[in-house]
Amino acid sequence: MYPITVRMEGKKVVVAGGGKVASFKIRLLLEAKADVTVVSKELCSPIRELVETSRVHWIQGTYKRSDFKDAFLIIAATDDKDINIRIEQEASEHQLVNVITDPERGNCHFPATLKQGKLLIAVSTGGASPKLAKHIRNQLQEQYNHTYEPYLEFLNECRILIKERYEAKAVRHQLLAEMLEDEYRLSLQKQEQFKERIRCETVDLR
Ligand SMILES: C[C@@]1(CC(=O)O)C2=NC(=C\c3[nH]c(c(CCC(=O)O)c3CC(=O)O)Cc3[nH]c(c(CC(=O)O)c3CCC(=O)O)/C=C3\N/C(=C\2)[C@@H](CCC(=O)O)[C@]3(C)CC(=O)O)/[C@H]1CCC(=O)O
Ligand SMILES: NC(=O)c1ccc[n+]([C@@H]2O[C@H](COP(=O)([O-])OP(=O)(O)OC[C@H]3O[C@@H](n4cnc5c(N)ncnc54)[C@H](O)[C@@H]3O)[C@@H](O)[C@H]2O)c1
Repeated sequence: MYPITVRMEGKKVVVAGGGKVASFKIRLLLEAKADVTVVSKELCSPIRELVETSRVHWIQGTYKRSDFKDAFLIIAATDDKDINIRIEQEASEHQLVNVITDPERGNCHFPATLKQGKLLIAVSTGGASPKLAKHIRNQLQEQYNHTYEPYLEFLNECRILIKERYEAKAVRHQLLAEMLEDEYRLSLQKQEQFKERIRCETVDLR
């Protein structure tokens, strides 16, 4: 397994099964602005609500091969292992396929994630213990708390300015490293002073 982050905006995701696990994954996919379709005879109430408010498309019935034709990502999320394996086998080799009933199947897993603005931490155990992945994520949540969302905005803004204004690698690295000191995360005033400094310092063109 190799970790990547994927831009899901507008990407077609087809989920087979409308139960609890499907519901959890769909919620995160909608946050990532994916275009989600569920194929299932019945839906659990959170998914039903998403269908009723037009946030998710619903193909009512048991899955058909043609339902997955144009999907970028397929999630085989029924409670029937054999059906999930068939979905995997019928997918093209160019599609991403997640099989919720067997870690050895499919070509991708969902990690346990923690998001604070632009900061994303993902924990994976390769199917050995999803519960441990969740536990480690919960532990990290205490350290990487809400203060990181505005802090990442500050780091992003300054990094863009530094890339524009400072040519010398050593100076760039020194400034990029300085911003990581905790006092900047914890003080808006320090952040403003730092921004002012990098805006006003003589541009280094060496
Ligand atoms: C991380 C997380 C993300 C997510 O689901 O998006 C996720 N599982 C989570 C929770 C969780 N899942 C299960 C339990 C009950 C305890 C237990 O069984 O251990 C709990 C804990 C709980 O709910 O508290 C049961 C379970 N899970 C899988 C099977 C099939 C099997 O192992 O055979 C069974 C057995 C079913 C049965 O016995 O019938 C399979 C997979 N689950 C994965 C991901 C992938 C591997 C990720 C990895 O190891 O890193 C993989 C391979 C496929 C996939 O789904 O991608 C999410 C945390 C959510 C969060 O963020 O809060
Ligand atoms: N990956 C994970 O994180 C994870 C976590 C817990 C459990 N599981 C496994 O996932 C399975 C599903 O869990 P759940 O809680 O979502 O079950 P669930 O019973 O809530 O949902 C199953 C859904 O699959 C649908 N379905 C069944 N056959 C279908 C078909 N042929 N075509 C389309 N839809 C079909 C059902 O209508 C239902 O909506 C469990 O049996 C368990 O083995 C995985």
